[in-house]
Amino acid sequence: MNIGLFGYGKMGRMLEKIGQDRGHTIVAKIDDDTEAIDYDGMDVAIDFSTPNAAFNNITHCFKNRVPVVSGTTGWLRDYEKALQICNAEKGAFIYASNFSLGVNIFFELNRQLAQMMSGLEQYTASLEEIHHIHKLDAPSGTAITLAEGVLEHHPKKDWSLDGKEKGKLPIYAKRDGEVPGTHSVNYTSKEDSITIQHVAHGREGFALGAIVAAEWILGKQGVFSMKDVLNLSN
Ligand SMILES: NC(=O)C1=CN([C@@H]2O[C@H](COP(=O)(O)OP(=O)(O)OC[C@H]3O[C@@H](n4cnc5c(N)ncnc54)[C@H](O)[C@@H]3O)[C@@H](O)[C@H]2O)C=CC1
Ligand SMILES: O=C(O)C1=N[C@H](C(=O)O)C[C@H](O)C1
Repeated sequence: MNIGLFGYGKMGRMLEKIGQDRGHTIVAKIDDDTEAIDYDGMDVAIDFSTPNAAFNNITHCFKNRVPVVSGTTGWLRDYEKALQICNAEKGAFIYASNFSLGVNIFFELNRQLAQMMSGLEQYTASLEEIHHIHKLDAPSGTAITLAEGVLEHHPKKDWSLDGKEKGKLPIYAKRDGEVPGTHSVNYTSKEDSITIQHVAHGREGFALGAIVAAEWILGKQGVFSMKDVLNLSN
C-alpha cells in the first residue's frame, strides 16, 4: 500500500516506521513547508498534523480521490463540514481521537461504567488527561471522547476545561515532560472513589491502530470509525 503522510512530526515518524514494518511504502511526507503534493501515487493518506492544518489536508485528499485516516485533534469544529465534502466527493474517511486498541477498549468500558453510575447521585464524575508539554490542544481529543461517553448517561449536558464552568463535567488537563498520554475517569462519593485509567507507554499503539485503519479503508466508500475497524460491539 502506498501511504501519503500528512504531518511528519512525532506521529508521522512513528507511522513511517510501523508502516514500513508492515510492508507498506511511504510515497509522500507532507509537512508545513511542502510546496507540491502528488496525490496520484497515494492509495491512502494518513493525517497527523496540527489543529489548523487538518481540515485542509483532509478535504484536499477527498477532492483528489484519496481515502483519509486522520488522528489530528483540536479541529472538530469543522468535522461536519469535512463529512459533507467527503460524501459529496464519494470519499472514504476515518477520524479517531485515539487509534490505539487499548483506548478503544477503554472507550467501551467508560460507556459501560457511565451506564452503571447513572442515577447514583452521591458520586461526582470528573476526567483527567496528562500529556507531554509540546501538545497544542487541551483537553485532549481522547478526553473529549471519554467525556461524551460519560455525558450519554449523566444529568450534566456538557464538559468544561479544568472545571472552569460550574455545572459542567470537568476535564482536568495537565502537561508534564514527555508523557505520551494518560487518561482517567473518576467517580467520587463521601464513602469511596472509583477510577478507571488508560496509560500509553509510547506512540506505537496509536500508529499501529492508524495503519490498521488505513489497510481496512482501502476500497471502501463512506465515513467510518474505529468501532468498524476493530469490530467492537455497540
Ligand atoms: N488519534 C490518535 O491516536 C493520536 C492523535 N495525535 C494527534 O496527532 C496530531 C499530531 O501529533 P504529533 O505528531 O505528536 O505532533 P507534532 O507536532 O510532532 O507533528 C505535527 C506535524 O505537523 C506539521 N504540520 C504543520 N502544518 C502542516 C500542514 N499544513 N500540513 C502537514 N503537516 C503540517 C508540523 O510541522 C509537525 O511536523 C496532534 O493533533 C495530536 O493530538 C497524536 C497521537 C495519537
Ligand atoms: O498529542 C498527543 O500526543 C496525543 N493526542 C491524542 C489526543 O489528543 O487525545 C491522543 C493521544 O492521547 C496522544
